[in-house]
Amino acid sequence: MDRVCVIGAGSSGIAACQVLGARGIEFDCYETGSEIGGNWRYLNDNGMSSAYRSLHINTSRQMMEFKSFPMPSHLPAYPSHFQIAEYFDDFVKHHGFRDRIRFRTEVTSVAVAPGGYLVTTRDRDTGAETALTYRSVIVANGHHWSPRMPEPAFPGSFDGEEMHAHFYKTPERFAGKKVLVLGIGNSACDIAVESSRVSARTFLAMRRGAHIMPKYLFGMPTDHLTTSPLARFAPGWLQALSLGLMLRLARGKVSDYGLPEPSHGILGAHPTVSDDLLTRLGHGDITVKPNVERLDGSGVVFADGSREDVDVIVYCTGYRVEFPFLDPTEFTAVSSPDNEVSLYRRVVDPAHPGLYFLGLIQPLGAIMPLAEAQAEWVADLVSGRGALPPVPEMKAEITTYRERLRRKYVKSKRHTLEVDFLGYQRELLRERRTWVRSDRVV
Ligand SMILES: NC(=O)C1=CN([C@@H]2O[C@H](COP(=O)(O)OP(=O)(O)OC[C@H]3O[C@@H](n4cnc5c(N)ncnc54)[C@H](OP(=O)(O)O)[C@@H]3O)[C@@H](O)[C@H]2O)C=CC1
Repeated sequence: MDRVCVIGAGSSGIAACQVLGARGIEFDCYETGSEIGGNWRYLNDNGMSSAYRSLHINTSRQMMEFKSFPMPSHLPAYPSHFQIAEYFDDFVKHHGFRDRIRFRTEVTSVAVAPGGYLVTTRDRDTGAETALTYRSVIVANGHHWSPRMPEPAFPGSFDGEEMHAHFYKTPERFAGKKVLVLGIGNSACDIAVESSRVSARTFLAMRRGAHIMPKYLFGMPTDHLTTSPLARFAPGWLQALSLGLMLRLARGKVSDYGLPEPSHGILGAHPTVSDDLLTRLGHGDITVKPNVERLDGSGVVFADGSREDVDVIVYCTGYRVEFPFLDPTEFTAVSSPDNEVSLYRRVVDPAHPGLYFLGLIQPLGAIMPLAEAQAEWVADLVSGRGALPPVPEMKAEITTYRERLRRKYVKSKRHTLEVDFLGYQRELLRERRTWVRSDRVV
């Protein structure tokens, strides 16, 4: 069987390596940095980690662990990035494939070539370039590393410091300053909370409200409730209703804390998870504002006409889906500036079979076990156990998925990759079973 190329040794890349290795499929994995872990490697020298010093995952340990190597039970319910990176190191050690990862090797181009894809790499230390053809390429370079600034940019000019959340590491730089944090996603909440402990003032501005999920509900990690056997098979509307009721009982309305009430349903947006935000709001240490209307020299004017002096603006405005090694005119399925991707089962571009995108999804839960499930699906295809349906069928599936997204989620560039954590795993498994039944096993 042909050797497979894996791009990236973050959580999805190592999931791919493990599955390929277990199936006896040879592979080369290229990683720009000196270590595995991707986003979860704090200060990763590949320059692509958005982790800050205090980052803890916001899904529980049981939700994020790889099936093939459960997280040790001595770890807390919500491990830190240090613990997660160590777990990934142990995962690779346990499965014994570290020697097949080429560290400090950047993939600079993947181009269509006879027999597959020509993958060009550059050794970061020597600058030496190598080009090899692979029939199958697994792209696992992550989608939370290329900062997206407000689009269009706010009018006016600002005299202070502007930064994107990607570059935020620790709060000391905010000491004694007036800080404006923009957005109401997970980065914004964590950074506003940290800033509020040291800054002179912290403003949190947003263009819409959000349902803030606590990490714990009734003494257990919230996602243990949302993936409980009862929730597993309940229809979406019942899940939303029961979660909404539980939140209302446990902590009231978000407007009780000064946040705008969201106009969308509780499962209509990627979840913002924070236990600390509501307390900091209750302490009066964070001031809530509507969106920025314009920058105004030493300050900012907000949509309600109010103006505040500000020293630093932190744009927690999300990330671009980007593949610097793919020519956007050839690989149009993943080159939309609005993060729209057109992939069969969120993995395959119908125009480029043999090229697989892993972890290019956003679940209400963690990516790792889903990347593992995707890797099994891909390994079936690579080994000939499975086969892709005809192109029109793949395109129809993509259209159906995008229509479902449009119906379910608030229109936003952050909701183009959403998948249902349990439903998506079932979907992949179902298709793998049909492959076995239809006797495609070789
Ligand atoms: N502890 C953890 O595990 C953490 C996980 N993460 C994850 O990382 C990913 C990225 O999160 P995050 O960095 O928060 O980014 P997100 O894309 O999730 O959120 C971006 C936020 O910025 C807002 N926004 C975007 N453009 C504008 C604009 N022009 N004006 C005003 N507001 C704007 C969005 O609003 P709108 O909804 O209207 O588009 C949204 O509130 C997510 O998957 C998140 O869950 C992040 C931090 C911590």
